[in-house]
Amino acid sequence: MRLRAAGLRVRLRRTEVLHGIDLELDAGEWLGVIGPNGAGKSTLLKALAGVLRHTGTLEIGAGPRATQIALMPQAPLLPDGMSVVEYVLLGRTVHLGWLRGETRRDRRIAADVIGRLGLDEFADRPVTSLSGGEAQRAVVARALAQQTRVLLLDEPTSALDLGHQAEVLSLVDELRRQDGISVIAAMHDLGSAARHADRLQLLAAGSTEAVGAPSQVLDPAVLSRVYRTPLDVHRLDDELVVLPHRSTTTGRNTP
Ligand SMILES: Nc1ncnc2c1ncn2[C@@H]1O[C@H](COP(=O)(O)OP(=O)(O)OP(=O)(O)O)[C@@H](O)[C@H]1O
Repeated sequence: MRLRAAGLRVRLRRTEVLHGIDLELDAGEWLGVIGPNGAGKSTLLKALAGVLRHTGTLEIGAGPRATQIALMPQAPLLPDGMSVVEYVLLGRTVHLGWLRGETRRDRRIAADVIGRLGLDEFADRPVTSLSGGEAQRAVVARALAQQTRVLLLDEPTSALDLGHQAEVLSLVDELRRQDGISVIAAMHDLGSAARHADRLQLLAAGSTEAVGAPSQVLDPAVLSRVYRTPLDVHRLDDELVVLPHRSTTTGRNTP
């Protein structure tokens, strides 16, 4: 077991927004966190990363949480006047000892993830000058440079075009297979979540509604209830696709 959380509760402005979440993550496992807007996906990831106060228990490896878990936030602040390479090097700061500057190894790791994410040509540009999708890749690069055993991704592909979406998710998948990294990714695209995740955890209004294999969790009745709209689940070439329910009785497409 790489990470285990039990009864996680988070209060924000006196309102409890996570009502006791249990979560388990194996080494090398990809857990997809899904659920409608406001379900608590980002709050859960922030609590796991230690940037939001929570109650409940959390078991992770020994050492400071930042060397165990990297969070790629949904809307990160991009510092003014910092180049892409400097920004990615921020991911290394959790490993730097007191007063130790970055080493050649830190620079090599940063250059490696910059290359793997296709950011070479932007390396010396101010990070604030990047397009939304380029910036998102820089944020992924910073999280990868942290070289933690657990990677938390909050909507990692929301600003990416289809090509880069596939690229970023495959890269994370590759790291998971090569390096045994465990991934928790909050994603709105249910098909994409099902494709990459070993298990899905469906949240609604701060509680877990379902957890299990994608084919179990992506149940049309459960999804329609949680997303408050009629949804169908189709299997297309072994992939699960969730689409709005098309009634066959409306007769709209019949002459
Ligand atoms: N600072 C805050 N103060 C009060 N409530 C908050 C705060 N931040 C978030 N919330 C509330 O907590 C709930 C969970 O929000 P969260 O961002 O975790 O949801 P989410 O599942 O990530 O949603 P989305 O899919 O829209 O990104 C929401 O109802 C939100 O309004």
